[in-house]
Amino acid sequence: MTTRGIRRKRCDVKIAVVGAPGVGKSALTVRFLTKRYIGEYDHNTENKYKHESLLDGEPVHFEILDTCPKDEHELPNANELLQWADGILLVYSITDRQSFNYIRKARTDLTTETPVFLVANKVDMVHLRQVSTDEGEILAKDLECRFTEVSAAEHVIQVAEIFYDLCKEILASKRKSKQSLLERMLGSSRPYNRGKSDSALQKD
Ligand SMILES: Nc1nc2c(ncn2[C@@H]2O[C@H](COP(=O)(O)OP(=O)(O)OP(=O)(O)O)[C@@H](O)[C@H]2O)c(=O)[nH]1
Repeated sequence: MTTRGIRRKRCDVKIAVVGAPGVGKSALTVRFLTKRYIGEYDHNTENKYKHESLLDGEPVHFEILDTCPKDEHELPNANELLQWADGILLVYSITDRQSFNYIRKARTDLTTETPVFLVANKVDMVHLRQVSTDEGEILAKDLECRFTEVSAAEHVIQVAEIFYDLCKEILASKRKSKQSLLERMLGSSRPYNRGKSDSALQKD
């Protein structure tokens, strides 16, 4: 049987982009959405974008929340964020030690089952580096998440891959929770079949 003519169900994926001011959250988001790099963005508003894409031939509807802390002391509201987001992109800049510390502080509240991807941006400015690759890798290990260094200014494919990889992880995690819910429901319906062995149930 072929799948031609069968309409595939669209997957919805919500991603929140989190990080200190000026690390390139908007630049990364806009790079993914438009493949373009625009030097300056509105720093005063939180933006939510909607985007349709195909991932391994499957239609995906992205909602991306580009968060906007007013300064490096304003940490994200973890409860609100985790209620809304299916996955979180944690961004710091390799040229800004404070932005790395911001992620270390923010992650305490964001440690959950929610898939996370740690991104070190502005790798094109390696001459101004304040955070080493090793430090990023250690933090990612601690967070049990994927990690990459990237430049929103120079990389197109690598930036898209970050969003797609996080999306894949989100979809896998959603399938896993659906599966365990199903198993729990089937498990709880077992008493109604009392008296029949498993093999007898399979034959029915
Ligand atoms: N060299 C370089 N500059 C970048 C890169 N990404 C962003 N920038 C610049 O860094 C500045 C801040 O980028 P934004 O994308 O506005 O950062 P943001 O995290 O959204 O900032 P807020 O909205 O204030 O939270 C801008 O001047 C960008 O042009 C990058 O990869 N390389």
